[in-house]
Amino acid sequence: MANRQQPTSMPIHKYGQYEQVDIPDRTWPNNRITVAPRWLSTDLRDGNQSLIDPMSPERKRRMFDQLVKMGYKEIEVGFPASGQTDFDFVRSIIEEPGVIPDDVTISVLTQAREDLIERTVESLKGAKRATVHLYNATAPVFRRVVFRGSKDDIKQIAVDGTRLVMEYAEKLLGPETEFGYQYSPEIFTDTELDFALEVCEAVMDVWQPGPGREIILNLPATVERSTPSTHADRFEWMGRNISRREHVCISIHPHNDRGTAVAAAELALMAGADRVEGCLFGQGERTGNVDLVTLGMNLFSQGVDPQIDFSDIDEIRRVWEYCNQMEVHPRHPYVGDLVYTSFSGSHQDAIKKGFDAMEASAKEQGRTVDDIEWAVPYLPIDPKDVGRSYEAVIRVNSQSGKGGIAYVLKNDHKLDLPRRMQIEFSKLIQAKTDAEGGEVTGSDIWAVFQDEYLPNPDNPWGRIQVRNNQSTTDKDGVDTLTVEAEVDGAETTLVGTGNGPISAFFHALQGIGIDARLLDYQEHTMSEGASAQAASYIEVAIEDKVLWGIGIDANTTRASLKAVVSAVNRAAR
Ligand SMILES: CC(=O)SCCNC(=O)CCNC(=O)[C@H](O)C(C)(C)COP(=O)(O)OP(=O)(O)OC[C@H]1O[C@@H](n2cnc3c(N)ncnc32)[C@H](O)[C@@H]1OP(=O)(O)O
Ligand SMILES: CC(C)C(=O)C(=O)O
Ligand SMILES: [Mg+2]
Repeated sequence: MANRQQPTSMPIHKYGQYEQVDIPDRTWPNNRITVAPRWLSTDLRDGNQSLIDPMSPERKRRMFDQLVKMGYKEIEVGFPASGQTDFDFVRSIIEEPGVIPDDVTISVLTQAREDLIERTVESLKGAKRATVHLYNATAPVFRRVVFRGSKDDIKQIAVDGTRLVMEYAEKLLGPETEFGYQYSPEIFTDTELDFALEVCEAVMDVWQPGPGREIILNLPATVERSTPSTHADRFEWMGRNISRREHVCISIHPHNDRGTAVAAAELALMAGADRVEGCLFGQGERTGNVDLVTLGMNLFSQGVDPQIDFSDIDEIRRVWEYCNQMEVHPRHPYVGDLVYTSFSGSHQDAIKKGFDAMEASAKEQGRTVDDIEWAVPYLPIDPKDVGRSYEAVIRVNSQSGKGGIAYVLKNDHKLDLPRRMQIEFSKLIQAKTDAEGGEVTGSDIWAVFQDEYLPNPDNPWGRIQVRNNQSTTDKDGVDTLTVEAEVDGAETTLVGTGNGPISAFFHALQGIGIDARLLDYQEHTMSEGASAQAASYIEVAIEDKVLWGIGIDANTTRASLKAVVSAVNRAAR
């Protein structure tokens, strides 16, 4: 097959290929994620440090409370040595009783500098569960450009930093604090694997992880540069080679520079990582941290409990938007305004059929739709599970088809139009979208439908308006129908006979010169109970026209007579 793409003049010579990992016997591709990992939200640190206007204490607190409410048990609450605001925030949540639940660990980040470490540890006084997170860059370009030191110098920064954290924790924190430690070799994904391992081992030699004394080794993709598969290879390699594995929590911290942070996180979990650090809706430096909502919801959509509550996703979004002073993109997975919406006809058709099939299948199994496996085309999850309604699932514009329009009528008005009537009505809506462009709302569709098929009390039109009717059946089963109606503006009594009320009505209409023939008839109830309404749909041939009418009434005979009138009036419109 020919590829007609042409070379560009883009400066590709400036970029090299990312180094692969030599691990031909990799096992991660065969693994599945069957349980949720440990999560850490770094919204209040990595997220916050990337904002044009970092969160005020009040906004930080709103975000903290939201994260707790959602179920996060590890929350990085700031960089207390960065300034008074972050320091005071950490103090405030520790000092105010009941703000940090007993099972939530807060963590704080620091560089490996003594003054910063002291201040950082000091901020944690009195906390029940607290972790200091220390980082230093280990990647070659940082060694050369930022620290201007050898590998040993850089390893020494990590070792000294770890020792200082331990010393200050010993000095400043009381026994009430369950103290933990986390170390990150910055841009792990750009650091030579054997050197990253060497630094982590040196840090562990100081911390001495063992039973009841874990260490978190957080291996960040500070800047995402590789494919998710190479990211996973690096994690499989670290998992195989790290010592004291059972006491090490291997954590991932993907950023999204290539737009593949979610995939990178998932493959790293398959490769054995235990814990994920990220931010809600992918907040964070540059293109952001990995999106914890997408990751959690991806698990949910596979039948794995994320152990985080996303059931009111719009509330989570509102709090997030308030705290970050940013908006979530309308296409953002699981939460954007448009992500459960289809405009295009074939999608709408499949969705409508999917909902109908779900209902039928639930009925067949004697269960409710909520208890059977979700299988609606184009909807990876049931929008209801995150607190969305079905209203936005189908929206109509010039790209839409009959299925979508029929869905709106069924969903909003309980009218289940027969297929050929759907085709007829969709042409009316298409004419409107072609003429006016843009979206046609549910109420626009209903207005067109009412005007076309149902007597519109605000703007009545048509030759016939039925007032009331009576019918009798003789011993041979022949129905005689009497209808009081307004015909062409005059009160008229129509009488006809037939083998049922509809054929009797057709007979009566012949008396005023209307020759109509029944082609199809369908009806359904619109609700349950004594006051239930029925909808009747009638397809008739009148002269050279074939068209549909609809009647809605609590009495099915009246509903069908109204449907005939609807069609007859339309024929003369
Ligand atoms: C990938 C990440 O997201 S890392 C997290 C980054 N987050 C932040 O930086 C937010 C909070 N930081 C801050 O507010 C400030 O950086 C502060 C207050 C902590 C420190 O500010 P300053 O003292 O002015 O220093 P600055 O940030 O410019 O630090 C640069 C110095 O620290 C050194 N340094 C940087 N990172 C580290 C580290 N992890 N460990 C040890 N030293 C480090 C640099 O080499 C440089 O040293 P030099 O001055 O001798 O050249
Ligand atoms: C501090 C570290 C973990 C970080 O945020 C990063 O490397 O992206
Ligand atoms: Mg980061």
